[in-house]
Amino acid sequence: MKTGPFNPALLPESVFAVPPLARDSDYQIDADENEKIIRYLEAGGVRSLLYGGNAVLYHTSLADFDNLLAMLSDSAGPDTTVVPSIGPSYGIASDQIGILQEFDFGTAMLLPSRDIVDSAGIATGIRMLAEQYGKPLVVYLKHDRWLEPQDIQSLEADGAISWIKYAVVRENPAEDNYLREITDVFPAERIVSGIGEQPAIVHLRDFGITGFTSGCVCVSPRKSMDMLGAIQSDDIEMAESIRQYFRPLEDLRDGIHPIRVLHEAVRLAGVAETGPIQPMLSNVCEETQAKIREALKTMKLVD
Ligand SMILES: N[C@@H](CC=O)C(=O)O
Repeated sequence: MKTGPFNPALLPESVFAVPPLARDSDYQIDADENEKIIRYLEAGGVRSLLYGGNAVLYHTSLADFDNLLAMLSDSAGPDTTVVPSIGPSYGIASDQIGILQEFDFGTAMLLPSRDIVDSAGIATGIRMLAEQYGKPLVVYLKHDRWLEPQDIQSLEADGAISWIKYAVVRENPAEDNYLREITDVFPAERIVSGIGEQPAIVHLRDFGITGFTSGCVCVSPRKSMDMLGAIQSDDIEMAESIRQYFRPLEDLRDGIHPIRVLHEAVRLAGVAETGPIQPMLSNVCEETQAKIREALKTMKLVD
């Protein structure tokens, strides 16, 4: 794993993969299977990994968190940046920082929670957690106006933000006043589009933000990396054709459940045995498995 302070200059260099977390039949983190996912991503050119929502870290125990950090530190290649996630509750995040300090990750992302929070309170939480960690944190904006632009501005002035994962879903991603206001107060070079391939062209081209995170990259890393390169070189026709390539799987994720479908898709694509998913989620049923297999067939990932 790449260690030392997180370098934002790396953000445009790789799609930020957001992988599922493989577990064995006893629900323990399966180091061998997770390593297969990491090797597969690295073989496709990916050099940035973000363990968060798709790994269901919302519900992880502190013991699991420790095991996860050890597994990631051991498994990721020397040029691969890994960002683990903490939270979503303030108290859990604070306890997790105690564990994080035993490892050499450059930053960590605070998972968002919509309940029992307000913008000024979230800002205080991020500021205090970053201070406790001694490093700026990744801010995950998943809900509209979760953190007001003036709070983002003041956190940036305090050096509390490493980068922003912007993941507010819009019917039309081109119409997004919140994102526009954020780019007015925070450097676009440190805002990453956080909803996969589908809105990435609009986010990068029209809002000038940098790179994108993706779950689908875990089944087809080379294609996703090619899409990033195509957007960066302004080959929008190529980027659009790759965006369409990912649609069969992404449409299933949107229609059923993004995390559960990805967890199964990585298994069905033959990347790794992902095993049982972390409770409070459940593995998909056989009917959904058949639909995922069909999508992977359309994407030429299985016969
Ligand atoms: N939510 C997106 C990007 C990751 O955060 C996905 O899973 O594709």
